[in-house]
This record gives sequence, structure tokens and C-alpha cells, in this order.
Amino acid sequence: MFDLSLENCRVDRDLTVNIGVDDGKIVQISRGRIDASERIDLKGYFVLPGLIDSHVHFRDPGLEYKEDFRTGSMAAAHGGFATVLDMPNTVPPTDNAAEFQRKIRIGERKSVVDFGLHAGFRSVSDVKGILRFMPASFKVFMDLTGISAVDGLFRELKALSAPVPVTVHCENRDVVMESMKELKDMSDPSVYALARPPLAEEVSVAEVLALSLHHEHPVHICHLSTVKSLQLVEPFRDYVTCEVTPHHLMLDSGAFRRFGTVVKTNPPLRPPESRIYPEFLDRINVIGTDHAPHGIEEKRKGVWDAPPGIPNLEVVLKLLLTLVSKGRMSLYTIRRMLAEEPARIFGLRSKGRISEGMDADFTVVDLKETGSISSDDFYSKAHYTPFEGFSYTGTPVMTMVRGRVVMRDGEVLEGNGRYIPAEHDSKPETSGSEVDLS
Ligand SMILES: NC(=O)N[C@@H](CC(=O)O)C(=O)O
Ligand SMILES: [Zn+2]
Ligand SMILES: [Zn+2]
Repeated sequence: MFDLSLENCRVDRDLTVNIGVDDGKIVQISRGRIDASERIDLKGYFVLPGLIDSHVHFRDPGLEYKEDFRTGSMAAAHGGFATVLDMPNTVPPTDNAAEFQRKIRIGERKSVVDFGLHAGFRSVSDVKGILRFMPASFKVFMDLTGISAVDGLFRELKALSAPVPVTVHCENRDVVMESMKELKDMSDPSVYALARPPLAEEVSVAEVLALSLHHEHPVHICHLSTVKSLQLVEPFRDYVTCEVTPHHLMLDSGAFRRFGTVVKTNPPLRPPESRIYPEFLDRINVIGTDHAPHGIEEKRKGVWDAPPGIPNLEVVLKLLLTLVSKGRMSLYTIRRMLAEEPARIFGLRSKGRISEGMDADFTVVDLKETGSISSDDFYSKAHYTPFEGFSYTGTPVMTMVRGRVVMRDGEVLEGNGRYIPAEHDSKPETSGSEVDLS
């Protein structure tokens, strides 16, 4: 007798199964009846593996007025995510063993969903100590760090035979400084798109590709935002993976006219001729929200003083399911880019697929429910979005983390998220997408 049976789970276009859950794990997948003490009937919904957002900023510790691990993880559960990977640019940064362990404790105390952590990089001497905690990656901001320092990180990871990916924010510092010069006295928010032009990203992507090729070490490029960056990355698929954000997928630099500095983000929204469109998704590995909450009052400062970043955890799945309803992308693409690929790239061995032995993480969606996005419903502290009022078709109705319902019908319940150590191996295996039927 298992703890739970999820019944009538439509897990693929034409495949409906029952799923047995015991002790937080998927223990049986079958068409027949499963004996369990509790049953949940999911007839009429579509059941995805528990989705993973590999790019969030929960601002904890140090910037809790913007977000903290509790409100951020509740936003994740509300948005349909069972696992998140948090970024290291907190105060202080998560760039040494002590801070890394401290953030694990913060997450274990506050998070309602499971979480992994990207480590920051300040000094080669901290790398070995951080590796003990099995980080998802080492994150580097190329607009803040010089090439030789980043080269040192690759050398140290190789010396320690640690195939932990280097995750990169690609904007070249020199190009940004040069571009800013002639724009500094201007105040129209749309100049921000010119201050950090596509060339800044493309030059930085090229530098990172050279480092990855030279060291034969995996690299993951965050928030890739131009077609030319995508063309650069394409020949390097065996070592390099990349991510696109919902805002770079759905908006262009024209959004500045409507939303001003609320849509100021790094890298900036791009002009129509250089941006990424949903039709390019099959060339990209991961959709990451880059959930980057700030106080609404600081977001309303001038173009040079407002902090960059857009919160997306509670809108991204509605946006993507609406694209599915319009035939512009498939549910399979959501499963690949928000579950299978993040789990593979970041070594989350127990997550990302519906098969026996995996964690019982599920994201259940209603493909037909319609509505319009309202930041009043957000659990995040950031009650604003450029997608306010967006009419969606399709929404998450349940989020389950290791067999525990943490969101049902839009209401977030109590949860007890766990730290998920990353288990990287040097051979990035292909992402299996079929449901293993026993
Ligand atoms: N994307 C942003 O504009 N801001 C992010 C940092 C980052 O991801 O670069 C943030 O932490 O606010
Ligand atoms: Zn970034
Ligand atoms: Zn980010």
C-alpha cells in the first residue's frame, strides 16, 4: 500500500497513467489501479515533471526587502516550480564555503520548494571549499570580472577534476563603458537598450566560448538575448548550453516606451531585428526566469539609478502555456526546457523526469483555463510585472514536491524544501524524454 496514487495522469499527448508515490519517490507507473492510502484524481489536466527554474535571485541574505527565500519559494510554488536554483549575488555574495553553507541553512529553514545553489566566484582559493557542498555551478558576471580571473576558475576546476559547469552572465565591460559614454546625460529609459548593446553580449559570448573550448569545460550562458549570440553558440553544443528568459522571448526594446525602467534589465530587451523569438526555442537548452525582484520604488528611479531586473516566477508558465495554445510551442518543449535540460545540465539526478525512482515532483496544468495576469495575486514581494493584464490560456493548478502538494488551485500551502546537492559527471548524457512505463 503506497502513500499516494495520482490517477488519470495525462503525461503525454496520448498517454494516461496512474502514478504510485511512496516516501516522496515515484515508485510505480502503470495503466492499472494502484493501491494507496490517498488518491488524487488528475483527470482533465496535463501532468509535467516538477518544473525547475535554474535562474532565480531570492535576495537572501542581505537584500530581504526585495525578496527572501520564503516569499521567493512561495512565488516558485505558485508559478508551478518544484525546484529552483538560486544565484550568488546576495549580500554578502555566496562566494565562499561559509556563505554557501549559510545559504543552505537559510533555504532549509524558509523554502517551500526544493532548491540548489549556484556559487559565486571571488578567489581560486575558495573553489575547493565550495565544491564540498556540491554547487549547481560557479556563476561569473563577465561585466564585473576580468578574463584572466575567469581563466583561473577554469584551471582550478580542471585541477580538481570537477566537471561543475561555469554559468556566465555575458556582457563585455569595455563595450558597455564605451557605449555608456555618449548616453550618460540622456534620461529616456529606452537609451538603456543602447547602453548595453547586442555587441557587448556577442563579444562576451565569443570570449566565453574560447575559454570553454580551450579548457574543454562545460559552460552555461545565462539570458542569451540576440540571434547573433545564438549563431555563435551553435557550433559549440557539446560543451556549451544556453538559456533564454521569458522577457527576452516575449518582449522587445519597444516595451521601454510602455513600462519605462520597470523593464530595465541586464542584458536589455533587444530591438525586433536582433531579439529571440519563440520559433528559435528548439535551438536553446533552458528557459530560466531570471526572477530578479526589486522594490517598486527603486525600480521607478531614473534610467541610470533604477536597479536592473524583472520578476517572472509567477507569470512564465502562463505565458508559455498561452504560446502552446496558439501553436507557437509545444508542451514537450516546456518539459525539455524547464525540467529535463535544467536537471541534466545542473546535475539534479533525482529530478526532471517522470520515471520510477525519481522524486515525486509534479507540475499539473489546466490547458484550458483562461484569465488575465494580476500582480495582486503574487506571493513575491515584487508586485509588478510587464505582463500585467496579459490574457493567458493555460495555468498551473498543482505543484507537488517529493509527494507533498505545495500549491493547489493557485493557493500556496506549507512545504519543507530541501537543499539538492548537484551531482555532475563529465559526460553530459542526452536528455531522455519518454515516460518509463514499468
Ligand atoms: N538580470 C538583471 O538585470 N539583474 C539580476 C542580475 C543578473 O542576472 O544579471 C539581478 O540580480 O537583479
Ligand atoms: Zn545576469
Ligand atoms: Zn540573473
